[in-house]
Amino acid sequence: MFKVLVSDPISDLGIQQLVDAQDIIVDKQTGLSEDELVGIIGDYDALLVRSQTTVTKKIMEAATKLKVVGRAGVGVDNIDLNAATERGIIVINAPDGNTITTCEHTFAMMMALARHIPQAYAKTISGTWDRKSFLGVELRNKTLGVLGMGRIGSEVAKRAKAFGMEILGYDPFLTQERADKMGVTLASVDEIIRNADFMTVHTPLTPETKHMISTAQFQVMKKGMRIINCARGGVIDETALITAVNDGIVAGAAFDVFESEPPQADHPFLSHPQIIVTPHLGASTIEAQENVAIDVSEQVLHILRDEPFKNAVNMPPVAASVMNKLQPYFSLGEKLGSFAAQMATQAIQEIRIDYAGDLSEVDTQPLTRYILKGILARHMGDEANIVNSMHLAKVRDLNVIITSAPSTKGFTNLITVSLKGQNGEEPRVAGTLLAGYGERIVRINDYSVDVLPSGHQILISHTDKPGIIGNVGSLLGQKDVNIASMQVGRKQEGGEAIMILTVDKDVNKDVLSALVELPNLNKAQEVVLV
Ligand SMILES: NC(=O)C1=CN([C@@H]2O[C@H](COP(=O)(O)OP(=O)(O)OC[C@H]3O[C@@H](n4cnc5c(N)ncnc54)[C@H](O)[C@@H]3O)[C@@H](O)[C@H]2O)C=CC1
Ligand SMILES: O=C(O)CCC(=O)C(=O)O
Repeated sequence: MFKVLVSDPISDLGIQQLVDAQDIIVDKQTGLSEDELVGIIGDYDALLVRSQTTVTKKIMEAATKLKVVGRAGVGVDNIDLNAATERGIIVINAPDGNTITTCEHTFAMMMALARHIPQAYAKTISGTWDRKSFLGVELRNKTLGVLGMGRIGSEVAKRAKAFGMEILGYDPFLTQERADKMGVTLASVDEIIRNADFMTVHTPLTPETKHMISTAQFQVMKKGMRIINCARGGVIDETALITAVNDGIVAGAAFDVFESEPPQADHPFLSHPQIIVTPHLGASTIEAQENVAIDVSEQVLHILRDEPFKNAVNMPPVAASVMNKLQPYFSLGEKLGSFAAQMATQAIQEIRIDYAGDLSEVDTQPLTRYILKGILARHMGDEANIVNSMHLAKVRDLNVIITSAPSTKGFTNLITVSLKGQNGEEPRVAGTLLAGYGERIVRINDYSVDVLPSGHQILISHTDKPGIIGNVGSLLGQKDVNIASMQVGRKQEGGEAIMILTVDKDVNKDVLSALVELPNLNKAQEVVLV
């Protein structure tokens, strides 16, 4: 049974699939302090948040069972991603569900700004019929600058076209082709700042975007421009903005987000007649809240059930086409990593993974994560997983070498995992996915084999002499160890050889010690693959 904690108000309809799942218990506890969360998080396998809960390192450290933090929304600036990655906790978000809603809020803000709607409303309901103070401007024929042309910025641009606006867009990943398709003129930040009548930001808050609009930018802006922030507080410098409004550069500003939320009661935005504000309502519609909760719940279920999932923000994104191709190899890759690590008797210094055949045509990074997990889990257990395996290898200064080659010596695909031990030991294992037969180990060190990578195996190094197979069989029989299958590999008659036996149960140390007492038997190791 998995336990899921919902610590922010999240749509009931959206999380219904979690509530209905037979293997999930959902607890809703909102408004918890950091210490309260630290006190209970150890019981939970998943945590679902919106933007109110700040998921700190301290919380992650207490989260001994936590596999996933699900953010019902886009921005993950309330989650310590580094701490999550270090602990192997997957962080997922719901990037698509609130795009339209936030875009529409941006438009609502732009129109409210152009026509002074909040100010006029307040005055009218206070009993003053004032038509002179609220002369507005049209959007038609105005230039709209959009900084950040991702999901929301692009939707804003689309709607602005319908209002007859000219659009200047900047985004480090905006191509000429996409800009042309949207009818947006590609521009630099400087060109946008100098020419926009209205400007809206739709970037995440990063070290690069923090205060990207500040005093220097306000000083060269068109006098009387209007500016909107429905992205993240801090992209526009709040102090510099107040000065720009007071200096007559900015005619009006509309902010849904603040550098610190909620803002202090004496925050200058809250009393400025030319600044309108909303309390981070960008994503607050019934539709968006259902969408993001459904999306995030679906992925949390997949993660808890060890099924393929998407929208992880602390792992690089993988194209669906690449994922489809790699997914069948994940289990084989992890087993090869685990097999090689169990063969190693010395501290590992270097890991080498050679991809060949079909696998040389795709970005194998996600598969590498599984192989590294298989290797590291040998000593680190559940602490190593596909989120942190690369990070763990890096912080341990393990040299990871990845190669890729089209030829496979007869297989359509081949993965070879080689480890370099401290004193020169080099265990090596190779596997393939055979059409119609599934996973196979086809090479152990220099020996060709054909072994199903599953269950309990005994790996024996011996000298190829008559009687050895019989001796091993008799000894295992005496010790009540049933042999399911056996493979022998040798390079030449009478030389060094290996034997790999699949047995029906755990083999204890006594059995392994007895095996190495047999004549011509050099080494016996147990390898367990689950
Ligand atoms: N007010 C609210 O309630 C909501 C706010 N948001 C916020 O809106 C922002 C945008 O969301 P989406 O469009 O869904 O994200 P997105 O990831 O689709 O788009 C963000 C874009 O910003 C661009 N970008 C990054 N650095 C930049 C820079 N220095 N200059 C120009 N562009 C840059 C990226 O290339 C990307 O295309 C996020 O910060 C998100 O958290 C999202 C939903 C609701
Ligand atoms: O949960 C919310 O309402 C905040 C939405 C938001 O800011 C986001 O999705 O980035």
